[in-house]
Amino acid sequence: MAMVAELAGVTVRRGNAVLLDSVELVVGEGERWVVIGPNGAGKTTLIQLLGAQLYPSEGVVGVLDEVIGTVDVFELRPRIGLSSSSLAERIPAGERVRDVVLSAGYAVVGRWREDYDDYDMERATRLLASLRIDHLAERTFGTLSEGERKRVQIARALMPDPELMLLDEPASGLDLAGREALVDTLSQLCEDPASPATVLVTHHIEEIPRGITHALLLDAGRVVAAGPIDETLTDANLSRTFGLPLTVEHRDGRWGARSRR
Ligand SMILES: Nc1ncnc2c1ncn2[C@@H]1O[C@H](COP(=O)(O)OP(=O)(O)OP(=O)(O)O)[C@@H](O)[C@H]1O
Repeated sequence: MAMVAELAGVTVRRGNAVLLDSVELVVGEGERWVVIGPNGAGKTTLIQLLGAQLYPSEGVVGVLDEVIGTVDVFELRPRIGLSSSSLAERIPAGERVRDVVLSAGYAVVGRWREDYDDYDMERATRLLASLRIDHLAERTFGTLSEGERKRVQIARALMPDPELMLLDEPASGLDLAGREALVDTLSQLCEDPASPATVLVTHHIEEIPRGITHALLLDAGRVVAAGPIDETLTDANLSRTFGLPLTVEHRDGRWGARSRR
């Protein structure tokens, strides 16, 4: 199977802090990974490495047949779809939703002087429709609800027809109905064989969409367990990851966990 991303012996340090410690990961074509771990585990740092936004202190990060550090990241980034709160914070409040999505083709935030052709326009319209937000195309980003913003970010991540999609906590901050609606949408994406390889980060296993094939459990920068989700998301592994006894449930394609105390 072709490799989409690989981390080999990757450590990230900031001062005395070790954000990621000797991490190994191989994401193959067609795989959909979820990265789970408590606050501060290093999940966002991992996504930043895969998104060519950060260099490792040690080890090798390979993404789409390129090695980070030896490649022009401005050529690589448009091949990667990224949705994260730090990217969303950089979107100007006055930017029209259609332009938020269109500008992803250039991996820039904020429309400036790029030329968009009919194909780009049609693709943006199609993506907004598939995420059920086509009625918001002319609204400004700053006027949207949290759930609507999350959908715009996913449409933006898909715009460049990426070979790798990275979703950092796509359902955070949503109410129950908003979360369930978004998990349904993400499930459709993950179950679609035409979708790119995906790495999705969450704290909550209830937010894992159907169609996720693999899981990486992280704690304090270290990999607790990684592999096919059915073998990896076990009571023992999740309990080690979060440091308390947990029982994992898997029903109708969705996951849940509760404390055994
Ligand atoms: N520049 C820095 N200097 C020191 N520590 C840092 C720096 N940046 C991040 N950290 C620490 O690295 C750890 C990992 O951060 P990261 O954002 O990757 O975790 P996370 O798993 O995404 O957390 P959360 O679930 O809370 O978003 C955290 O403890 C954070 O405080």
